Amino acid sequence: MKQLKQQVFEANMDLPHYGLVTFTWGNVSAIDRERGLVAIKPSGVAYDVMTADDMVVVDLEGNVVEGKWRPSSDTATHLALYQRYPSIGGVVHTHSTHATAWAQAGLAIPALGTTHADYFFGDIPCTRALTEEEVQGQYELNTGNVIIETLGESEPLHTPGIVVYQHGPFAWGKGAHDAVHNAVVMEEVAKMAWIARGINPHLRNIDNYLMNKHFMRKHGPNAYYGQK
Ligand SMILES: O=C(CO)[C@@H](O)[C@H](O)COP(=O)(O)O
Repeated sequence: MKQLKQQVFEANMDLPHYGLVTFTWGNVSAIDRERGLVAIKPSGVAYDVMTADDMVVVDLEGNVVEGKWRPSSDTATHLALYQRYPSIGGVVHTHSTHATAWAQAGLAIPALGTTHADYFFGDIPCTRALTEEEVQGQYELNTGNVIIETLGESEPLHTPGIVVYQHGPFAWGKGAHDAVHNAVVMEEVAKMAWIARGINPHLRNIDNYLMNKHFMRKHGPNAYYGQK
């Protein structure tokens, strides 16, 4: 697990490096599916004092198997995604400003251009609001469940991100670094969409043929093709 903890540590350090977090906000994890273990950021530890050894290792039920700190408060959300989608190898959550603004507005981040289409097939969806019962209950697990409810049966790596209504963005990928890369792009396209819609409120989404061209150029000819 030493190598995975190092990867997760480096990915967590990319969050402040790319301006996706303030203070101790956000978290990155990655899974070792052979061992059934996940390495995740420790809860409430400042990035500027964090080390690879501070990463916490949990099993798929969330039990700490290695580490001196509490695992991220969002651990149950990460675990729900790993358990539901075998193609996901890394998960990241941030409060990056523009993606969080779309989450607070309760709107999907629209696919308006090729920057978006290179990474996300179609709009980046926004979840419904959690119910009072879901919030008062197992909040982080229910956050994962509402993400899964929104994504449904689609391949999560085709649209590797979502905004949780009134909360913020979650992104994922084949591993921790891929997940953070997608989170950085999500923040960029959230900003672009906000500005573009401000310039032209009547802006339509990118044409499907252009989205497919760019998406398949990155993901290969067998990638999902069709209407979204
Ligand atoms: O979403 C939230 C709080 O709203 C969390 O993601 C915090 O931003 C980080 O919590 P830890 O990972 O440090 O427990």
